[in-house]
Amino acid sequence: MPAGQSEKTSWENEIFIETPYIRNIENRAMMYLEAGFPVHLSGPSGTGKTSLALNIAKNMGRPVTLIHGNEDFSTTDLVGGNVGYRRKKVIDDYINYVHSITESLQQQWLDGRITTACRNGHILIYDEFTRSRAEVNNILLSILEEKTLSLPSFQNEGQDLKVHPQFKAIFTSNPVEYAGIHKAQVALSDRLITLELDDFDFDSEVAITAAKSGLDTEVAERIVRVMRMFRETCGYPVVASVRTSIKIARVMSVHHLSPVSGEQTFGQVCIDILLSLIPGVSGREREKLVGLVEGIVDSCFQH
Ligand SMILES: Nc1ncnc2c1ncn2[C@@H]1O[C@H](COP(=O)(O)OP(=O)(O)OP(=O)(O)O)[C@@H](O)[C@H]1O
Repeated sequence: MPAGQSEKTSWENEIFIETPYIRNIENRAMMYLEAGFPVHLSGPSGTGKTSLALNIAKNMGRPVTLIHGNEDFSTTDLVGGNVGYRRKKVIDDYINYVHSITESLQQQWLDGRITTACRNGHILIYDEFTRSRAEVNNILLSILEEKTLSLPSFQNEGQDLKVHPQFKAIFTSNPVEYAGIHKAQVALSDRLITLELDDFDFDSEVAITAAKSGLDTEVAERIVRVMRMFRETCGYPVVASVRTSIKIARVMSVHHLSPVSGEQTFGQVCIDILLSLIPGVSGREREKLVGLVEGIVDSCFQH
């Protein structure tokens, strides 16, 4: 790698599609971040929250610290902690007939990811932050309001760490009805500007599906129609998002499947991927859903 050029992380090379719908949310988020407020992108799975957060950070040109919320996180995981002791040995031979050795043990501190971000002015992306327990996330309150982070006294001699002026934070979260999601504490929500994301509009979904699979826009459009019709008519509260359309499109693209009605493998791929959204369905009910998908595929791929 040439000197001075840093290696890009995989997400920096990801294609990011900007349609009027996406640009609108992105511009609002950047407006709030630039004014010094943390932004919270909230919405169902697959509505593009993480991709958007990463792209905003890329646009802002600052290093990124990415954390994925986790039930098992402790404050130490986020802030840092003591990772053991360092032995320090001082040998004093200054006067040749006096040989003195002083040994001491010093606690060794390792910054957690939030501390690193605060210290160095990174953009913190705390993805799915409500998967972490509320008491763990309490550490964020003083960071966001007073711009200070309290570290254990042996690390900073009793002083709070002043948050770097370029530090910014973007949070994402799924609806509280999802398994493993905690309700965000009011004090934290109160410090964030929340933008509610819903399913993409049709044009954005088609553009993303085409870009992520390499298929033509026309084929991507049909796949998105299949996914949407299934979502609307299956009778189950499925979380069918652009992620579902991308899966179908990628399988088609990789295996050069023909997007025409009666193409059996393609029909089977749609059945497998769409019915995966409703686990545990069997017997008659499953047959009914298989028939539904076949009908939808036929109607969307007639030509
Ligand atoms: N603007 C975009 N450009 C290109 N791809 C996108 C864009 N937005 C979303 N995607 C793709 O759509 C899929 C879902 O997006 P993403 O993971 O960002 O959603 P999410 O809302 O964070 O989902 P979850 O809540 O499940 O984590 C991913 O494959 C992502 O790469």
